[in-house]
Amino acid sequence: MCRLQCVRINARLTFPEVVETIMSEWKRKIPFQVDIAGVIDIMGSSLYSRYDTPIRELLQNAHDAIMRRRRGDLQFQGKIVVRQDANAGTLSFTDDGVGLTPEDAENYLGTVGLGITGLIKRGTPPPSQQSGSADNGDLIGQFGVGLFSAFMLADRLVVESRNEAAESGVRWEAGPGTEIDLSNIERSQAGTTVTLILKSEYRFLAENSEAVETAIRDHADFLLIPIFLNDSDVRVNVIHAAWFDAQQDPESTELAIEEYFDETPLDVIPIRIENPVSISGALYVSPQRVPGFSDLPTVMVTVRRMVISRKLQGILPVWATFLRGCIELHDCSPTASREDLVRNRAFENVCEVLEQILFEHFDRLAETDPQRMESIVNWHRYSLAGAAIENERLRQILKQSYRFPTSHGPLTIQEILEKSEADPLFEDDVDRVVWYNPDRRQERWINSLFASHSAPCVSTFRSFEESLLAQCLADDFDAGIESDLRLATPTAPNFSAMILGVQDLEDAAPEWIQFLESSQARVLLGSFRADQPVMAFLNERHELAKSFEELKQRGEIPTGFQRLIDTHFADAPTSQNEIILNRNHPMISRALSQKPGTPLSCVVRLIVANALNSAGGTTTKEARQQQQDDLDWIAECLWGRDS
Ligand SMILES: Nc1ncnc2c1ncn2[C@@H]1O[C@H](COP(=O)(O)OP(=O)(O)OP(=O)(O)O)[C@@H](O)[C@H]1O
Repeated sequence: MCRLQCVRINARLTFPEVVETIMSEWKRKIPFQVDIAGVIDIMGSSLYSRYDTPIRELLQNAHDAIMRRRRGDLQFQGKIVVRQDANAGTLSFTDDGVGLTPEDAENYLGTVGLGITGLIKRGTPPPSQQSGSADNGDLIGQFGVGLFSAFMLADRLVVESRNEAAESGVRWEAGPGTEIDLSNIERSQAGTTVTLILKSEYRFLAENSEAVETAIRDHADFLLIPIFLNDSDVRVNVIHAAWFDAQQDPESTELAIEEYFDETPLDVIPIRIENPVSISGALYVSPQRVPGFSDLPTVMVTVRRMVISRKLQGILPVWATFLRGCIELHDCSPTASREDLVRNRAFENVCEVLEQILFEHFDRLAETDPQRMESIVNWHRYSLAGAAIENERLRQILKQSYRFPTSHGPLTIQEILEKSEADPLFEDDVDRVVWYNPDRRQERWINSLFASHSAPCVSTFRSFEESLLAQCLADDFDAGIESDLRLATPTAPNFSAMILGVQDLEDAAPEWIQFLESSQARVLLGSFRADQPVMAFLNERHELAKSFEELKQRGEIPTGFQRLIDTHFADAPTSQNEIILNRNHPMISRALSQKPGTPLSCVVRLIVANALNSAGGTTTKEARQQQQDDLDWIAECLWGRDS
C-alpha cells in the first residue's frame, strides 16, 4: 500500500507540508532488543575459535571462586577436580570455592555481561558477597560471559552450588532456549559443580582424558590452584615456574626453561618490572634458527597466571624472532574471548618496555660476556643482520658483536670501520672507505689483493649484509663522519691505483672491445706492477643474470619465480664483469700493436676467457664456440689446415 494513503491529507496543506507531516510521525526512541537464544547460540558457536576455550573459562570461574574463599581463610588451599563420565556423556568442573547463593545463581549465572567478579573489580560487589570482596588483583573473570562458552560444547548446562554461608544449595539448569530451571538442593560442601551435557561431536571430551589434560595444561598450567583429573591424586598443572619467582635465581630459571620448553637456552633474560607497567617472567635465546625474516616473534603470555596464548604475536620487537619464553602481563586486558590481548595503552607500554629491557640486556651482555654475545649473534646472524637494517639501536649492538669475514680475518663492524680510514693521499672528500666483495667465488683472489693493504675487504655474501654495512656507515654520517662503501672492482674510484697498483686505467679501443665481445666483459687497459697479462673481476649480479637467462632459455624456471627474478634485477643494473689487460706485458703489448683478428689476438681472447673462468665466471654457449674457433685458427696458423 502506498504510504501516502495512510495519511489523512488536509486539502489546505501544501505538498512540502504534507511531506513534513509524514516525516515527523516517525520520530521516536526505541530500545535495543536482545534475542537471548540467538546470543547464547552465537556465544556458544562463534565467539571462541577452539574447543578447549570453554574448559579454560570454567577453570577460571573455579579459580576465582577459590581465590575469593581464600580471602576469608588465608590457610585455605582449595582445589579443582575435572571429571569425565563417558556413560553419561558429561564433563564436570568441581571447585570448593566460595559458591553461590540461590539469589546469586538467579541474578548472575544467566545474565549475559554481568558477573560477581566484574562487580567486585568495579568496586560494587553484590550485597550477598560483601565479605572479602576487595579486588586483590588475582581474579581473572571480568566480562560476565565466560560461562556461556560452555554452550559451544554442551546442549545443556547444570550448575550445582552452595555458598559457604548458605544453609542449602542451588541447582541451575539451562539449555539452548531462553528458560532456566532453578531449584534448591541438598549439598553438604561449599563450592560449585558445573556439568556439561556434551553435544555428540564433543563426546570425546567425556572419554579421552588426554584431550582434557592437554586443554587444562595449555591454559591453566600456572594457576596457583591444583587441578586434578578424574580420580587421580596427581595434579595436572605445574603451578610453579621459577621464572615467576619474585627473586629469580638465574640458574633455576634456566633449568626451568630447559625443562618446560624442551630447549637449551643460549641465554636467559629474567624480567621483573612494575613501572610503568607490570611484566614478570623470562625470555630466552632459542637455539632454534628461524628461517627467513617474515615470521613474527611469538611468546607465551599469561594474565593473572592464565595462559592467554602460547604464541602471542606483536608483543616482542619484530627483530626478536629468536626469543621465546613466558611473561605475565598483569596490567594487560584479555579480549572477551581471552584468545588475545586488547591492543590498548598498557599493551603498547609492554611492547616499549620489553624492547628497552632487551636492548639493555644485550648491551650489558656485550660488555660483561662478549664471547657469549658474539656466539648468540653468530648463531642467529642472518635474522639479526636482516632486522638491524631497519633498526638503528640494534645496529649499535651488532657493531660490537657481528663479525664479517674479511681479507684480514673475521672482524666486527666496529673493527672494520676503524681499519677503513681513508688514505688522504688518494681520498680528499671522504673520511672512510669500506671495500666489499659480494661474490664468494672471488673471495680468495680479492683477499690476496688486499693482503698487503691496511684496509680490509669485507665479504658480504648475503645481499642484506651489504645493506647492513651501508646502514652502519650512514649512521656515522649523522655523526659527521663521511664514508664510502665501495665494491672491490677496478672501475670503483681508486681501486686500481690503491689496491691493484695499476696505473693509467682506460677503456680499450673500440675494435678490441668488439673483438672481445663474447666475454661480455668491460675491457680496460692498465699498467700493472705485476707481470701478469690479464686480471678478471666478476660482477655477481651480471653472473646471476647470465645463469638465469640460460635457465630461462631452457624453460627451467617456473613463471612465479621468473617474476621474482625480474623484479630483483629491475631495481638495479646488472653491470658487467671487468677485464684489465696489462699493456706492459710483452704478449699483450705485441697483440695491441697489431689489429684484432691476428693469431696473437686470438691467444689474448683465450687468455681473457681463461681468466674469467678461473675467477668463477660462467661461460655462455657462444663463448665456448668462440674458444673452439680460436683454438682451431691458432692450430691452423701453426700447422696449416688439415686436408
Ligand atoms: N564456579 C563458580 N563458583 C562461584 N561463582 C561462579 C562460578 N562460575 C561462575 N560463577 C559466577 O557466575 C558469574 C558469571 O560467570 P562468567 O564466567 O559468565 O563470567 P565472569 O567469570 O564473571 O567473567 P568472564 O566472562 O570474564 O569470564 C561469575 O562472575 C561468578 O560470580
